[in-house]
Amino acid sequence: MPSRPTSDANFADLGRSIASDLDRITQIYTDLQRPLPSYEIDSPLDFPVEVQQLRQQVLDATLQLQQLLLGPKESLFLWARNNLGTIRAVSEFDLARSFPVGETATFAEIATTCGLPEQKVRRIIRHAATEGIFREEPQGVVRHTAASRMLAEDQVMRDYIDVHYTEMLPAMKETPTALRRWPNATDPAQTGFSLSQPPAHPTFFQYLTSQPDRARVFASAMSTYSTGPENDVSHLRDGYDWSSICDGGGGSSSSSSSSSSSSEGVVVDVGGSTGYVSLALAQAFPGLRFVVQDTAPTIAQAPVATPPGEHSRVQFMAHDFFTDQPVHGADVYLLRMVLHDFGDADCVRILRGLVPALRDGGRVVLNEFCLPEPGSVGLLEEKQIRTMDMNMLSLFNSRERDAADWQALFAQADPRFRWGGVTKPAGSNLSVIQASWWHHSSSATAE
Ligand SMILES: C[S@@+](CC[C@H](N)C(=O)[O-])C[C@H]1O[C@@H](n2cnc3c(N)ncnc32)[C@H](O)[C@@H]1O
Repeated sequence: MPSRPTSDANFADLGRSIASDLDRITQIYTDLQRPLPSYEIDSPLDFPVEVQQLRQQVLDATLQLQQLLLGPKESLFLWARNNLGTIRAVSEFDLARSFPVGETATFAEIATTCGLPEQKVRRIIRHAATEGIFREEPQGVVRHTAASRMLAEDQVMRDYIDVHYTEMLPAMKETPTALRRWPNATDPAQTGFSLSQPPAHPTFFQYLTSQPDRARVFASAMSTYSTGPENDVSHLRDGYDWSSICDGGGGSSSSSSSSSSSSEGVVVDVGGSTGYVSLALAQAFPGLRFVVQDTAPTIAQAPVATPPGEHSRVQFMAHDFFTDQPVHGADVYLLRMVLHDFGDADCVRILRGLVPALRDGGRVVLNEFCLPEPGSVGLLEEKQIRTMDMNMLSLFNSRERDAADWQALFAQADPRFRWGGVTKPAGSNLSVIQASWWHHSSSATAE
């Protein structure tokens, strides 16, 4: 079980549990003949699934140990202290790509490449190195680490940092002002984000629609939520019975506006961004076909090539989900991390937009956070979910929801929805939330 801060948490217990879990992790790496994580540029970027639970326990315990050892004053300093200028400067001046991975550079060489004075480059890089981004060895010679290599080679990670600084942080900074001005607001135009942007873009999605370059960066940043260990799309792949809708398992799968083969299950990925979730699911389930829907600017960023294989079973369609769903009779309407961006009234509108397209037994599957009871999950997991909840407040005036909230949304949208419950795949931060729709409520019992 994940450990949590308790009033009797003490150094000795935390230290013992960390040491014993680390021994077990090391043994697993040895058995798998995999190198242990390090700062080196060839350090593995992911973690074997076998260590996930133990890793989570150690992270929780070290977080508690750090809080206890810092004490309240330094913990608060650490929360408030500003390291952000440094990572932003590394990103803005593209320092990670200022010299090749595997080679070294002097501060003067980096300064020439990035156009900043040497003395400022030195200060930025030496501060970044305290977070494991770059290493100076020997003095005056800069080398890459696993983290600086990732910044150099991973465009998605650079986009994630870009969104963080360009949209999310300014929105978070203005959130207290928005709360003071509109304390009871649920309107997405009365947020920290609205105050942080020119008045032409009162809501986040209006802003993205009018700025295709930012829509691209946001879609790319969102794709990190399909690759991190806790949000990996594999949890959705393995955590829902997709085979039940392959090869006719889900009943009729005809679609009024798409060319479905009758034996293929059809999944409509509503608000599916550039389709990375559908592409991953298509790869795993050859018997499924996907229609990815999103706003026109986002769909314009989707992969254009349609090579054989999974791509040929993934179709893209611009569709505003506040209007009636054009693909009728699909087996599953999937909404992954979509409804948490919207307040209850808008969620109800989005779910009602599906109803005219739903056939008897048609399913709506959400892949969303489901708020835990405080203290019922690991500290790090709870921190991540509640951080996301605060992001939802500052960007959209929306919120993360618990199981009862999700159930209530379906009931409010249409009484013919039958609640299918919430499951949380092991190791996943996101839950699978299900409902089916039945024209006559009596048929629902026959499902
Ligand atoms: C938080 S992202 C989730 C993306 C994707 N489902 C995922 O799991 O990463 C929400 C998506 O909803 C899309 N969206 C917002 N408003 C929309 C609308 N009115 N109609 C269709 N899509 C919309 C956004 O463009 C964005 O791609």
